[in-house]
Amino acid sequence: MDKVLIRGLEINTVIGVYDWEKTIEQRLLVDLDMAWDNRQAAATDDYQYALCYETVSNRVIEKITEKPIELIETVAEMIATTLLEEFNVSWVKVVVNKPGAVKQAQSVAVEIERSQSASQAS
Ligand SMILES: Nc1nc2c(c(=O)[nH]1)N=C([C@H](O)[C@@H](O)CO)CN2
Repeated sequence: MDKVLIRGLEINTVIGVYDWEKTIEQRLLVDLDMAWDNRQAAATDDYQYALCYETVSNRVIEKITEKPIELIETVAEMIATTLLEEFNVSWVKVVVNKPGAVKQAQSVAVEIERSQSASQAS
């Protein structure tokens, strides 16, 4: 399966469950694996057939910084939904790292995979 990947997308936003977290911005690092058939873009060397990683990155940042969020699980789900609905990717893996969350850990993260057929499932 072809994919377009984004690694370490930095999002500074209001994120967290505790009161003190609701008054500051914290850094999230997001990794995205998006299923995309790259053959037509490669064969034609034409941008219109590519899944633009820059457009995706900008939209994800815009979406996640719109309002405060408590859980990184919510961030992951919002990103997956955006990619499935707005960019029509058939499958996506989203990893959301919150590197500052646990002092003793390099990072903590959640990982989800979603696809078009499963996007409406509970
Ligand atoms: N599974 C999760 N556990 C926790 C989260 C979270 O988003 N998902 N968040 C917090 C706090 O906001 C924490 O990051 C403060 O350091 C705790 N556990």
